[in-house]
Amino acid sequence: MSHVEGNPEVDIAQARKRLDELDRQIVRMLKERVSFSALVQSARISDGGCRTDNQRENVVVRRYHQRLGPAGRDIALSLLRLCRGRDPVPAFGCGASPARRAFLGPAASVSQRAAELLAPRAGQELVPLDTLDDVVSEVVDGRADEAVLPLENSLSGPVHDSIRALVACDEVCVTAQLRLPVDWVLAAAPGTHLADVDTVASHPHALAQTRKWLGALLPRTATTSASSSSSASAAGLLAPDAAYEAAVCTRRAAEHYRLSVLATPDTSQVPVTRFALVRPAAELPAPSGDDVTSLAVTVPTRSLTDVVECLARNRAEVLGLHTLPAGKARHLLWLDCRGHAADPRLVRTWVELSAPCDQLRMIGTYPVAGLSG
Ligand SMILES: C=C(O[C@@H]1C=C(C(=O)O)C=C[C@H]1O)C(=O)O
Repeated sequence: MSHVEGNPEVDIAQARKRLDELDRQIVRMLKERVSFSALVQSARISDGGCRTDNQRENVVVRRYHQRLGPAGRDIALSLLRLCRGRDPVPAFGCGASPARRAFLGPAASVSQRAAELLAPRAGQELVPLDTLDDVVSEVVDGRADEAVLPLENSLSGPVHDSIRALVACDEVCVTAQLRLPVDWVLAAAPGTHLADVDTVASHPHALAQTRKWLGALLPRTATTSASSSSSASAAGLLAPDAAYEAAVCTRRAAEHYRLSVLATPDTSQVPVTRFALVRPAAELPAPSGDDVTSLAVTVPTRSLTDVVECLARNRAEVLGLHTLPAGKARHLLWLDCRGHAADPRLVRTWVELSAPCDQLRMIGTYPVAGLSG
């Protein structure tokens, strides 16, 4: 029996709709609180202090207790626990837990090269996975202690799947970057000639980076993004029912899968892919002296100007910016700003960005220089 007068079913349904919306807002605010709390904690740790501050925690607990009573106290204690970060990651590399670094496979992929170059620790196993979501989940679920993800390419732009996977998941952060030139070739099963090629397969980014060259080389040939990565397309050439005769893959993949190289692009415009090393978000790395911080925000289209003004007002040095669609009249912005996440200027920018933006996430803070392949 409902106690609501009038049309009880409609009223209850509407109230529940509002409750669901409020829950979404609370979770959104909690996530933002986790990010800001992490900032203060990491600033204190890099100053030689400790993660927690009991006096300050008492202020927070008292505030909730005064307004909400004993349940408020419990909420504040849970909140502080949430903001202290996830439980310590198991000690990878010791005892039964092997140190593992996940990347987008299969073997001989561009990501494998990146995973090898981003200084793996001695004994760390490199683990090829099928999708970028799988690569991130491997760290979130504690099966790997690190992951390597392509973020953007100098010719084909941002890798949306990586960016969305990182934005969706609070449990990981970027701690290092690598810029890797990619040496594409056109490969085919031994015995195949250029004239036999009707369809070329690869990852959409590889096809975009080589489109002009392929268009000039094989003007009447179709392309297909048949698989999750360029090296998966290369491996697929050996299947008896392959729906394409050639693939764009790295020279290493062609050698690994014993394919013939039919052609190589000229080297005047070598594409360079920027990779991120991802770890559990337990702790921000200490400042290196010249860092970049990646932020992701969602913003209504009408407030984009406010974001630009906020960045200019705070003299934020924007090193990179990508916009991705985020639903009707909304954008997801990925911003790379010079400075460590705990730099006062960056903290101020970030606080002010919370006016025009409604979801803020600090994706990582890491040295600008990075490594290069
Ligand atoms: C964020 C801080 O660091 C820790 C986290 C707190 C919080 O999430 O509110 C409060 C006190 C500290 O234990 C801080 O000192 O303000």
